[in-house]
Amino acid sequence: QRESKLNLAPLVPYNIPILGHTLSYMINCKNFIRQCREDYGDMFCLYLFGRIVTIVGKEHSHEVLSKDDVFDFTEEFRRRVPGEVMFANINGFGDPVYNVKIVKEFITKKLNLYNDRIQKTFYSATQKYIGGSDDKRTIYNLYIVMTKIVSFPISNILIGEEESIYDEVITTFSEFTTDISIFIAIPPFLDFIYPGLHYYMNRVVVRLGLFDPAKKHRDVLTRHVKYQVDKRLREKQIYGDSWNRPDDLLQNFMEEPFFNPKNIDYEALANRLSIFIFAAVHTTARVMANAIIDLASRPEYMQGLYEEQLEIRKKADENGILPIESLNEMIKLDSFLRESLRTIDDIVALPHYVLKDYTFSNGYQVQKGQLADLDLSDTHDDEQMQGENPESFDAYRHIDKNFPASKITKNFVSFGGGKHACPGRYLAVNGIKYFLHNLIINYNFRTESGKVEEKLRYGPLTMPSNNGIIFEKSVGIIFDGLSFLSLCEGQRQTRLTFLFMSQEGRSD
Ligand code: HEM
Repeated sequence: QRESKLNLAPLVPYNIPILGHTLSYMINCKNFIRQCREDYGDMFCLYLFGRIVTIVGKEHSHEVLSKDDVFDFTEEFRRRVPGEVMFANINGFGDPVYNVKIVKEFITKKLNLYNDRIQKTFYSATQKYIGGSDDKRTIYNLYIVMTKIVSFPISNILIGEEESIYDEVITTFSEFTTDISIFIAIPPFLDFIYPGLHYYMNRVVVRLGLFDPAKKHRDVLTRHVKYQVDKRLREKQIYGDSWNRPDDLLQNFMEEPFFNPKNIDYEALANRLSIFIFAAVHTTARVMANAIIDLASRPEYMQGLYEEQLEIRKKADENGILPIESLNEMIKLDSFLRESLRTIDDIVALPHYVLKDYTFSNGYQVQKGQLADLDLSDTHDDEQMQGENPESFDAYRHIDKNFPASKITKNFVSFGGGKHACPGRYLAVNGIKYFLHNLIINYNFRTESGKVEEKLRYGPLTMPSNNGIIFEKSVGIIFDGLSFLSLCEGQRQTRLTFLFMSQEGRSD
């Protein structure tokens, strides 16, 4: 009744009762949304999975992103994923304001400090999963491999240098998000029977112990967190002021007011780390895989990028580490990455829960409890916003525009926008640029099909193609690679010796 009094955006007519627009949205999203936009303009309502959803286009997306007292992205996410049941001892996914503070204070501000660790870990993971010598390797599910590779630097920064060398830790980091995302991946079909039933069932299965995809990862993390926390407390006591404080998120947590050394909840600490694994791994791995496939599909950009990276390589120190400032000189690569992010081809994304009734500047209204979803394609495929041929991939589109890949602008919403724009984007962009830098210098890569590989579409969202990408070690660079390789090997030996010495009696 209240809905009828509100001036909602026009509801697109539908023919199928109950299902509404759900089938068109899931099967033919791109054309369907484009047609709705042509017919109804920047804002319209769809009936999806038993619920009215307001689809908001480019003219008003910034209202959704900036008015966080009305539109809440994390609230919608929390409703879909039963975090408060899986991570009960930290109240679900924690306080969103605190989470952002953690990323800004303990990660983004310390990127300088983490600079060499990010490069070394990306490099050794690339050697491991893409190839170390002159072998040729065809990788079919690049996204999965990227989740492994990115888990090296991310686990290093989150749980620390010592624990991040364990295979089971890397497996947990790389698989955690995919396993939990089952709650998002399965569309809320139950809501056709009764609105809210999907939400309820997701919680019941976890509460009854029938299904908890976080459990095995929680166990692994808790074990490693416990070992590390106890070791650090012990060593701090022994060495006092001369104790070499490790720098990572776990250590930062151990210095937060909630940490009580006399009553340590190891599992809660592991759960706190999980929140950031969830935010960081899948997102970054997807972008890495897309960037590789975009480049492998368009060999015409390879030479220009290669020459730029080779020039930058000269700035590396004797250990093969680039100064953080060199990232600013990767101008072509940065533009390429921004273009890869822009063309990711998610049509509708970033669903925001409506916290209270609101009237948009165009006069249309949304009601508390509804959903506002962003039509990203309206922004990313718009000629006025993107320049000529917005639907085609132009790697150097962003050069000279002074908008680096991490910069949020009205025409670029890959990292969201407003107050809640992704706080981890600097880590992600820096890491991906270092990763691509090494890849471009050390490998020739191309699509197995010899064609442009299109993304896989799942309703409104995409994932990188599963088709083969061929990697071959490139000649001439091996020398550079070897010096870096010997560095990494040296590091590994040192760490293994250290671990051997310090972990006597450790059962795992
Ligand atoms: C290329 C990789 C990444 C992409 C594409 C990405 C994208 C996004 C997007 C679209 C949002 C929602 C923004 C909004 O509501 O306006 C977001 C939020 C967030 N991201 Fe990222 N992200 C990436 C990497 C990371 C990393 C590496 C971290 C952590 C180290 C991280 C931590 C977060 C957090 C904590 C939020 C919640 C912000 C808030 O609620 O205020 N992200 N991210």
